[in-house]
Amino acid sequence: MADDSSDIEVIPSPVAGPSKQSAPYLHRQAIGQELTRLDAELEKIEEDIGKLQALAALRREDRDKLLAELDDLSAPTKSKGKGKATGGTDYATDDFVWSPELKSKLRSVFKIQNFRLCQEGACNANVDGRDIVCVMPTGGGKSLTYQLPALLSPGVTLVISPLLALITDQVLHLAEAGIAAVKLTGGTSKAESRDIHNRLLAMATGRLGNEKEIKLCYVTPEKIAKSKSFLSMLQKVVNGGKLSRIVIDEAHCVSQLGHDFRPDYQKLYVLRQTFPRVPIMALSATCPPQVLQDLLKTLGMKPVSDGANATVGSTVYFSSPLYRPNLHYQVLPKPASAQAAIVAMKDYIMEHHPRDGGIIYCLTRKDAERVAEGIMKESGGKIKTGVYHAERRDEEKEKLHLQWRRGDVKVVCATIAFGLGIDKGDVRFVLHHSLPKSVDGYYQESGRAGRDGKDSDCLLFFRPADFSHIAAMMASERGGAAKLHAMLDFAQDLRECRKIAFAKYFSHSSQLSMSSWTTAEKNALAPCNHCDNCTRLPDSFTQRDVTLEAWQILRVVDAVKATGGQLTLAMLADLARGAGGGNYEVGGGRRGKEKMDLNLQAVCGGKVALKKEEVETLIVHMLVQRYLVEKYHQTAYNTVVYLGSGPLAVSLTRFSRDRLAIDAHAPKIECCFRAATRKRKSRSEKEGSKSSGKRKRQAGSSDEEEEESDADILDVAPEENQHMEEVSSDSESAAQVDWSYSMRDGSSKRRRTESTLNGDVIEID
Ligand SMILES: Nc1ncnc2c1ncn2[C@@H]1O[C@H](COP(=O)(O)OP(=O)(O)OP(=O)(O)O)[C@@H](O)[C@H]1O
Repeated sequence: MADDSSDIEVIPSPVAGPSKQSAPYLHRQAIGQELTRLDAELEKIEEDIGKLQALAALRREDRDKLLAELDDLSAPTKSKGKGKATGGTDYATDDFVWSPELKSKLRSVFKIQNFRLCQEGACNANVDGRDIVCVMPTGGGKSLTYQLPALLSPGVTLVISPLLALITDQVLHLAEAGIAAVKLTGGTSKAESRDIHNRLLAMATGRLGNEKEIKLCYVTPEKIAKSKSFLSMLQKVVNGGKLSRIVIDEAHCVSQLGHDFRPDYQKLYVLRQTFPRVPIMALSATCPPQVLQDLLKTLGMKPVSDGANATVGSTVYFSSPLYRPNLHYQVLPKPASAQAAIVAMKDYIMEHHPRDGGIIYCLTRKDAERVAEGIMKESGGKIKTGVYHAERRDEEKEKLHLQWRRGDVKVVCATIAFGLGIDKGDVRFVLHHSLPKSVDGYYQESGRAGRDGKDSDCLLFFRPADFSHIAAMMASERGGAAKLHAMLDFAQDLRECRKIAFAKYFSHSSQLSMSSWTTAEKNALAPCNHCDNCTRLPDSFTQRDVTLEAWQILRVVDAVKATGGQLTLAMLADLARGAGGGNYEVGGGRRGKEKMDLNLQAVCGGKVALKKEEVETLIVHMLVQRYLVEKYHQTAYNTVVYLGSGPLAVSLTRFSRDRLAIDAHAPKIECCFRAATRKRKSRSEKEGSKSSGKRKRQAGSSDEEEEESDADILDVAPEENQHMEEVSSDSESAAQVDWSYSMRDGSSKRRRTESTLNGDVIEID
């Protein structure tokens, strides 16, 4: 084009027109000459345009031929691996011409013997230059699907990844394997950044030998969205034919319909627009159908076809099962006092994972700090802990990350800011100190355990009373209550296999196909046989008809509302059980608060005959079932979550107490409660077996072993509960006395604690 245009002869315009002072006939002559010149010039330009148009048509033909050739190449680059019925390409084979090299680099560079499901197919499609969407669970091994092909392709693979920690981790990991990987993030120094730019430009102009090429360049999405100079440098790399592919990690962040939308991700549409011929690979752990469609549209990718039968011109789609059989899920009752909860976690780690690395997820930064300090102290410094949350400085985060990878720090106590894509394969346990805000979050966070495929434990410490705190934190989140209810339902469920619970949740909430949970060995609805619920002994819990108790609770809620009072979960549980003498507070504001007496006998025929934990469990169950609802109240300092009658309440309260049991139209409410037992083994008895709790309780384990079920962790004897009830009932103040208990601790130290109505726990012993 440039050459052709240089033929164009541009006739200079006359510098000055004829003088107006000249005789008119001279002036007319001059104009005539000028017109002749312009006519000649226009004729020449038109001739040139014609030539250029002919040239453009020729170039278009060349381009179309090359495109057709490229499409043809997609299929026959392999020696076998013929497509299935429709003649598409089956990428899930090892019959491609590059397959031997792929396998050899897998072993020599990554020290991995065999591909996991989907990995080989995704690698093949990558080497073949296809657009790809790859959905694999957390820890499924997504990174390999672009890192390995990067070594087989000339040029650099650009990786867009959301988190600094993730990028640092990946670059570190690749450097250890001897792969030239760099990062360009906000934290990269100017000198380093200049050096990387220079190296990339040298690659673009062919001044850098192949062996010195940067193979992977990691950037954050902000770099693409905000740095024009980076895009212009990238254009040069593309023009030099040295950008082999663009990888977008956590690609679901592109879509507003997903759970983790990030505005900078949406600006990634610019990549396809600017570099239309560079293949794009989108990676994600969860990508429901509508998010997938949104993602394809935003990133300018074509509709998908299956990786085992990929049609020409489509985006090749891979997904592997979301079920990870090496993760063993358990929900454990969380002791009431903050200190006892820490001791329970410390005991668990010391007993089951004394030398392993793990994560403890906490709800708040303060919790993470407190838990880390407590675990260090309680273990006498044996469990080295670190703290990670959003407010820690970047250097501190990076340092902790390194220490954790090396094993100098064993346990990271963290908020959810920690973990997205963290590449530490041998995380043997993930404990949740508090209930996660959603099942999606729980799946992701717990999924950071056992990424190397080995057995690992996912323990959730749960007590219904934690609800108020978490609900208050989620008050402003759209759809937050529904997400929390699903999580509460999961945590309180003592019967359904955890794998099935996940499968049902995701198929319902994200329309993810049930088949996402099917593996070669098990179909989606087959129980895992190793989670707490699959291995739970029948007598470790009871399922009871609690219709009357639910009715009483709703009557209490209505009675308190009628006097202008409001109740939190803890207050409602106490009041319904007659604790604190049936007192509750009403009013507020200028009038100040005053105490009211609730005559339980008159309101609902007496006290609710359940233990404290049971009433709390039932209240949560009623929330999930919509007999109760949250009422958020914003004070100057915080959000308080009160409970009110839910939409289903009237279906129960319209009956009198007497008619409840006999009227066929009255709903029946059932609830599962953990059975309390005093039976526990001494520490020395337990030392014999170091395997984790869930494996002890697998079908076929001995009776004696099976006695060590969740129930014994509760370890509150009925007499003690009785005592507890008496103490709390006798209490004069609004505060109530509670007993906390430690888990799996032979000495079974009990502490007397006072827990105030707002849920704060004060040690008084
Ligand atoms: N084929 C394999 N065989 C054994 N280990 C593997 C294999 N592929 C990957 N791994 C290991 O599995 C772990 C998880 O891999 P990777 O970080 O790629 O997971 P991921 O899918 O990106 O997870 P996340 O979504 O959390 O980022 C890593 O330690 C990796 O080395």
